[in-house]
Amino acid sequence: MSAVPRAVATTGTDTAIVLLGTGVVGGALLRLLATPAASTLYLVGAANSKRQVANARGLVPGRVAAALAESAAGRDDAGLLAALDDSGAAHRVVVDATASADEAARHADWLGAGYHVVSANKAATGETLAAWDDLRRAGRRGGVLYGDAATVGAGLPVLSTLRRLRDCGDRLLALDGVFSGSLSWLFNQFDGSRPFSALLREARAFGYTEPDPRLDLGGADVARKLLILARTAGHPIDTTDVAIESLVPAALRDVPLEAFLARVEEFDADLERRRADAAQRGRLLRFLARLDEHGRARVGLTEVAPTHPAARLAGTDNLFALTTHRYRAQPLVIQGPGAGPEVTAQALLGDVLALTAAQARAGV
Ligand SMILES: NC(=O)C1=CN([C@@H]2O[C@H](COP(=O)(O)OP(=O)(O)OC[C@H]3O[C@@H](n4cnc5c(N)ncnc54)[C@H](OP(=O)(O)O)[C@@H]3O)[C@@H](O)[C@H]2O)C=CC1
Ligand SMILES: N[C@@H](CC=O)C(=O)O
Repeated sequence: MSAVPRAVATTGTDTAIVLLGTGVVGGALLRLLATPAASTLYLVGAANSKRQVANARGLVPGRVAAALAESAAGRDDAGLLAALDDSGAAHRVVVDATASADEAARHADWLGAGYHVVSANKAATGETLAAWDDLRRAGRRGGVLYGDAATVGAGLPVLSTLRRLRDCGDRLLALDGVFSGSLSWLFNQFDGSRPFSALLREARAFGYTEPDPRLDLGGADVARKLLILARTAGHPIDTTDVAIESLVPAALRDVPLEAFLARVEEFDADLERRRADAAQRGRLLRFLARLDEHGRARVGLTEVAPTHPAARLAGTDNLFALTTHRYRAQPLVIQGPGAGPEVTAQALLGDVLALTAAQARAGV
């Protein structure tokens, strides 16, 4: 792997990053790292599930895929963290663009050891409340920051808005909307002209679904986002507080991913019946999330009227309606694409740049 022409070790003011995951989102981030917007960042390590490359003097983002394909180095996070340490950069950042629960479980350790973490992976902040609390404590202990913009709405300014409202003393009363880009796209297309399974294959090819689409179709991905939003707003709710409707047929829930992908036609009969029944009543199917004023949380498939805001979405649009103490007559609404490589990668880059700027302002 070649080094970039300039060394990081001598500047002391730059930001070194390692990238975990070079798939849909990680691949798009590699493309962004080659643009002028990322000129202050140095990529010193990258990994997929099986291989990694590292060079404390910097890697050329455009050559990472080829270098990984040729690399003999197996996976070992310690080697990547060593490249961050050896870089001499002022800010050391681990970017997690995997969906790995194992990597997510390490976020708190990295924070505690003084590495910033920027994540598209929701398995750290969107699972147990205990893990959420650990992350907060570890960040304080390490004096570092956690970038999570990509975990909800693929970078739409939802978490930042909630934090701003909370800083101003406002209080979230209820939360409603469509929090999944893939499910939004699927139900925006699903009009009976094509089977659900054909649409699902297409959504996967576009890179909208999770690596295992059962996370989307089973409601877990939406539930994670709801938990992240609620906790960010100051509601300490746990996984058991969310009622989840899964769309995955029982027979497909525990089979290996390849077997699942070969049998997605098993979604068709039930979903087509639900769609046709709803259509007879003049209604549409949408996968909605709701946290009400009593802290009750639910995610699931719901029939809505054509005038419902969720019925008027397009593409991968997400919709977040925030009812707060000061926005209670009418909710504050944030809407826009909620999945896709480029917007998500931009959210990761934005977090890395923002944490670097915040540290600089703090004189770190
Ligand atoms: N796609 C989207 O629109 C959005 C995705 N996200 C989140 O981004 C993350 C990545 O999604 P996406 O890019 O679509 O998924 P992909 O399946 O395309 O990519 C996942 C990548 O992670 C790698 N990987 C898996 N385990 C490890 C590991 N232990 N160490 C290093 N790399 C690993 C995979 O390696 P290998 O190639 O070897 O399998 C692959 O390169 C997910 O958490 C998802 O929720 C968030 C917002 C939007
Ligand atoms: N699979 C997710 C991707 C973004 O988080 C979704 O469909 O929203």
